[in-house]
Amino acid sequence: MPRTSLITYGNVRKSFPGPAGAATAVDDVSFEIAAGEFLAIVGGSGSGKTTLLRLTNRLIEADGGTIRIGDEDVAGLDPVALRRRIGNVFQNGALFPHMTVAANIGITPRLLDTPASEIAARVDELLDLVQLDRKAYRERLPDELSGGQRQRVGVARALAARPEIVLMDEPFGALDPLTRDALGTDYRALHDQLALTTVMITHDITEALLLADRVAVMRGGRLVEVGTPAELAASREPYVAELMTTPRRQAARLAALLPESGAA
Ligand SMILES: Nc1ncnc2c1ncn2[C@@H]1O[C@H](COP(=O)(O)OP(=O)(O)OP(=O)(O)O)[C@@H](O)[C@H]1O
Repeated sequence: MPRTSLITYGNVRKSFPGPAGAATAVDDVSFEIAAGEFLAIVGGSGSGKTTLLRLTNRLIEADGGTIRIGDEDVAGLDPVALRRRIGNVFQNGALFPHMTVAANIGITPRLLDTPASEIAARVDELLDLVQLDRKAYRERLPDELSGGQRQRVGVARALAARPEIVLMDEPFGALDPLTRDALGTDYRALHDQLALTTVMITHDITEALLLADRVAVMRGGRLVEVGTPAELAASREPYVAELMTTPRRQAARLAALLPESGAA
């Protein structure tokens, strides 16, 4: 890969205590994410996707291995420094319900002691970026927004401190298909425009293939494969081949159902 690596996972391991002893959630995972890359993580429920993200921003600590951002080990970074470098987008926006849109978006700059006038200007800039009308939305509360609008605010909040990395955990999972598609496409454009490095968990392999530069496939805590959509399509790994069955079948059926433009 020509680009430099920004996030490097080296033999990362994490177990949680369980009723039958320690259960391994992330099992010896090693791979690199390049600066500017959009990486999707897919895998079944309980395959370790969220645990890997939470290890990356140090919401939890690894039992073994290293995670580096640039040439720094995250274990040696303080949480404030990490918060500057990494923005997080959660399912349903995870907005604070009693706080306005502006207060939600400004929360990280406020924690970083940014002056109030600067925060207000930044909030407006971010509302423009995620295509929400400043005047109409700044003072609304989260329950006065649609799911898609809430998620746009969630993206704006994640970008508020100008992070270089954005971690997204099923960001568009709870949205209807049209809104989901629009938000995914808009976010991908933002990723490119701001030269972000994005790691997005999704259960939807089709979404992963359409949005990401590369897709990491996890199963039982292990990284089964990581590659471009074309590389995954050519994979002989049985689980990856199985995952690719649905998008392949859908693509074939759609191609048969929809006449090519101009052919009708
Ligand atoms: N705090 C915790 N305490 C105990 N076990 C945990 C904890 N967090 C995760 N686990 C376990 O670790 C494993 C991996 O969980 P994780 O949430 O990373 O999976 P996931 O792939 O993100 O799943 P999903 O797609 O359902 O969100 C699961 O078996 C889960 O039960």
